[in-house]
Amino acid sequence: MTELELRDLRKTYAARGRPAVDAVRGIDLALRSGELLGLLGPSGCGKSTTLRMIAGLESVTGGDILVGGSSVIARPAQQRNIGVAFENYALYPPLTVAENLAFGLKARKRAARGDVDRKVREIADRVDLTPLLDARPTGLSSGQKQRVSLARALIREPDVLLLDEPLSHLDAAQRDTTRRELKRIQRDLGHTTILVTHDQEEALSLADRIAVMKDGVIQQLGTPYEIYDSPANVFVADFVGEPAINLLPGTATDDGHARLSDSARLALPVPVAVGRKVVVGIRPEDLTLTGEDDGIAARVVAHEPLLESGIATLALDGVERPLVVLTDPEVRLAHDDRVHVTADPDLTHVFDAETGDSLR
Ligand SMILES: Nc1ncnc2c1ncn2[C@@H]1O[C@H](COP(=O)(O)OP(=O)(O)OP(=O)(O)O)[C@@H](O)[C@H]1O
Repeated sequence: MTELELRDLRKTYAARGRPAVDAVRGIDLALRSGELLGLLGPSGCGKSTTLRMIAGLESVTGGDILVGGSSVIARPAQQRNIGVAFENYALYPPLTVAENLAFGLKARKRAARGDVDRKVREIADRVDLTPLLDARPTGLSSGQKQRVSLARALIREPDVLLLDEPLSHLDAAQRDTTRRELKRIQRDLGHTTILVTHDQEEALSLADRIAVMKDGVIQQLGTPYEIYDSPANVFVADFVGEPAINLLPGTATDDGHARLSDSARLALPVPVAVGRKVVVGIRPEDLTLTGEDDGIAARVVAHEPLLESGIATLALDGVERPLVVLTDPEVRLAHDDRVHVTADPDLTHVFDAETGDSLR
C-alpha cells in the first residue's frame, strides 16, 4: 500500500476586507503504509482544512503532500486517488445504496457495467451492506449511512483513506459497533488512513498514532498510550482523558514538592527549581482515597456513585480548583465528609505554569 507524507503544510485563508486566518501553520506528518492516524483537536484547530487539502478540495498555501513518495499537490481531486468518507455522508437520496456506490466509481472513470456491478457487490459484502443494496439512504440508520459513505470511499480502491468524524452522528450503541467494524475493515483492507475527529475516545480507540492539534499546529504526535501517559503540555493533558485530568497551580518547594496552598502539597515526579511556578497534573484514576491521616486533607463536595467506579469531587483546604477522584465501586461518600487523598509521584505530571510544557 501507500505512505502519506505532509511536509510543512500550510493554509492561510485570505479574503478581501477580512483579516487573514492562518488555519494550518506548518504540519509535518509521515504515515506508514496501512497506518491509521487520528488527527484530534477542538473545533477550529484546522483538522478539516488539513483533510480538505489532502483530498484536493482546498488549495495549499505552502508545503507539500506526498502519496507513495510523489507530490500530489498539482493534481486536482479526481486524480489523487484519495477516498473521503464525509461526516454528513454526502449520499444522493434519490439513488439506491447500490447506485450511490456505483456513482463513486463511474464519476471517476468510464467503467464497464459488469465491472461496476461486481465491484459494488464486493464492497457491499466487505462492509455488510448486501441486504441494503436496493434501499434508499433516507430509510437507513445513521450507522448504515456511515457504512455506505465508507463503502463509496473504498470502492475506488484509494491509495489513502480520509475519515471525517466517522462516528459523530451515531448513538452510543451504534458507535461501539461501527467503531469495531471500522477498525476491522481498515485492518483487512490495509488502507493508509487519516481519521479527523474532535472526540478523544474515537481517536484513542481507533488510531495507531494520534496527532493532537491546536491553532493549526500539532502539539504532540504519539501512540494513544504515549499521548495519555506522557502529555507534552497542559493542552494535550487537558484535552485527552475523561473525566479530565486535574490541573492544579502550585510553586516548587525545596523538598521536591509543589505547594498548592498552606496545607496542600504534592510530591513532584522530577526535580524542579525552587520557587518555579508549575501546574501539577493528576488523572482522577491516579488518586487514592485513604481515609487515614496520610495524604492531603479534603472535603467531599459531591460523589456520583456509578456502576464501575464513582466520581468524587473534593475541595482541598485553601485550593480554589476542585479535585476529581475516581473511586472504587463500593465506596460511599456523603457531602461534607472529611477524607484524605494521596497521589503516586510516578503518575503525577508537572508543567511549567507559563509555557504549559511538560517538565518531565
Ligand atoms: N473558507 C474559509 N474561510 C476563512 N476561514 C476559514 C475557512 N474555513 C475554515 N476557516 C477558519 O480556519 C480555521 C480552521 O478551521 P477548520 O474547519 O479547519 O477547523 P476544524 O478543526 O476542522 O474545526 P471543525 O471541527 O469545527 O470543522 C478556523 O479558524 C476557521 O474559522
